[in-house]
Amino acid sequence: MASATFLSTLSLANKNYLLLTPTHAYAKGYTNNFRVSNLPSIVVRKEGSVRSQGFVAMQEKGGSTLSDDSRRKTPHVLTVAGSDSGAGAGIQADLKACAARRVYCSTVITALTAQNTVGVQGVSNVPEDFVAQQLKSVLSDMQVDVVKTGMLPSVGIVKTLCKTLREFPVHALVVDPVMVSTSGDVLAGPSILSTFLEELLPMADIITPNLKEASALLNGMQLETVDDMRSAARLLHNMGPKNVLVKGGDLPDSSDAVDILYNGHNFYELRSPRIRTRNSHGTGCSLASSIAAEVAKGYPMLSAVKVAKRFVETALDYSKEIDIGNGPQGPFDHLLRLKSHSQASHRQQPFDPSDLFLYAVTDSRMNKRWGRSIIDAVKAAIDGGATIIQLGEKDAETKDFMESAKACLRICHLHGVPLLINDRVDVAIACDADGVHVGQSDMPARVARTLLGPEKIIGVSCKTPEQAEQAWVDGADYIGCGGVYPTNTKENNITVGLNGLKTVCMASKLPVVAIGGIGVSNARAVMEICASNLKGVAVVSALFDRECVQTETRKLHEVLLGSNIGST
Ligand SMILES: Nc1ncnc2c1ncn2[C@@H]1O[C@H](COP(=O)(O)OP(=O)(O)O)[C@@H](O)[C@H]1O
Ligand SMILES: Cc1ncc(COP(=O)(O)O)c(N)n1
Ligand SMILES: [Mg+2]
Repeated sequence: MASATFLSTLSLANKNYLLLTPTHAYAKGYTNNFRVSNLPSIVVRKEGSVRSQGFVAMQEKGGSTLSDDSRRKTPHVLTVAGSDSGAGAGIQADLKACAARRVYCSTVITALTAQNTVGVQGVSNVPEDFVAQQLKSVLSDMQVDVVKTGMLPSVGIVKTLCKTLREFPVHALVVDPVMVSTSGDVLAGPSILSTFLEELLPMADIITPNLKEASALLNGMQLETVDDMRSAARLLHNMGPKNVLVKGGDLPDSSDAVDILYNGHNFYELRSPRIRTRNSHGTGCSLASSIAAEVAKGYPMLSAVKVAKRFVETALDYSKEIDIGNGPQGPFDHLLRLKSHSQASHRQQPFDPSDLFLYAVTDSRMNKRWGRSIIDAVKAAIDGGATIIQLGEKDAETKDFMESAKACLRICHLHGVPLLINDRVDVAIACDADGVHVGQSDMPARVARTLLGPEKIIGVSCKTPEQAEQAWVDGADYIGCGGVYPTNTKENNITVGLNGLKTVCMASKLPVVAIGGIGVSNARAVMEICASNLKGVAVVSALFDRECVQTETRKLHEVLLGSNIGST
């Protein structure tokens, strides 16, 4: 949109950097050829004054950059669109799509709509000068990479936008020429058409009309086939945008969802299976925001469109059973999270440290040796009084492990017993287990927490006060401390003994479960160290390397009940 103005050059570590303002740095073309680093602390003299903020250093790709990855600029999309009270389309869809695509999204609201799954009941435009004020607030300060537009309900608002964009150029402009909602309600009348055509379209890097919008922009041209879509894309491209994506979500009699992308040289026919769903309100907004998000990350347009289309398709497929509203078109779930909560038979309870009381850890080799399935082992442990289960199926094939984990989860939840997975965070996520237990050489607890979210249970094996402190800092819920006694389960495992256990308990801010060589004969001795945060014992062989798991569990349960564990 504007050519870059180099303010100065800088040499550091024998590399030359060009210094320019962020707006200029992101002006078209430059980010393709250069790697960009934010250098907020660099001081540049310009026209006698000292400027110390907001400069961007660029270095040719291939060379090393000044800053590491953690200092790369956060990709940022600004959406200029209308609010949908039903939150399926408009600003709300844009925010969710960008969040799902992991890009920051700011919002300039052009209109408020009273809208639900039935249709649009009311529209109130935001005054033009207040749209201008919002645009300036964001664009003057927040280093926007890509502007994406949706509902632009008046000529004045379109003109204001174009004027502000000339003042604050951004890397790319994605225009979704929203005119009529799928419910048939007018969101931007025909009066805006000429301003769209004359001012906005020529500034756009891509426009994304659906069939009705493409037809409206082309004077009512009939669009009924993929060939018609190609012709429309070519004609629209003549109006100035760099790329045109004609969306075929509403193409009659098509078993596929076909979109046509044209960049002035090549046509790309993008096809995906048509998802049979009522929940497709907001697909257009979400597609355009996702394209903007990918472009903001630095991807070329063709990849951005492909990824965005795949994202919409995945979200539609995932959201088929969502049941919100009584109208013909429902919203979908961008973050792919609603189903597991609304359809889960079991609602996760907050972690209760007293669940660590009798902690049964299964072992695939022992189960094999005794000829029992993992499911039978878990059932027997629960019947004997186990209060939490960890599946430690180290040698299992992933597919088998997942199947058994799901079956065990059903049994555990029937009895209100949490089920944790040893080490395999992927399996825990895939079968929606209650949490994971990780060792010092497994995935760090902090990473597991990021992947699992705030409500899942995370336990960490610790031998020292330092490890216990780290587990706390990393967001774990409990620690497992041991081996207290020598054990056959783990080779070359250093034992900490009762003294080591006590030291770790004293230091730990988290509840502790003791592990390693514990059974009916020595459980009492463990409990008698009398640390208030020692909540129970974790047991492998003493339960599972025995003929009758239920009997052994019951015996241990009695010993534990007779002790004062966790009662202080
Ligand atoms: N049922 C569906 N299954 C898969 N993809 C779809 C479906 N409906 C729409 N899409 C895709 O969603 C995007 C938005 O298309 P469309 O619904 O035509 O736009 P709009 O929401 O603006 O009317 C396009 O990529 C389209 O191919
Ligand atoms: C505020 C607002 N913006 C855009 C749309 C278009 O969305 P769709 O075409 O999916 O109905 C909408 N319904 N409401
Ligand atoms: Mg639609």
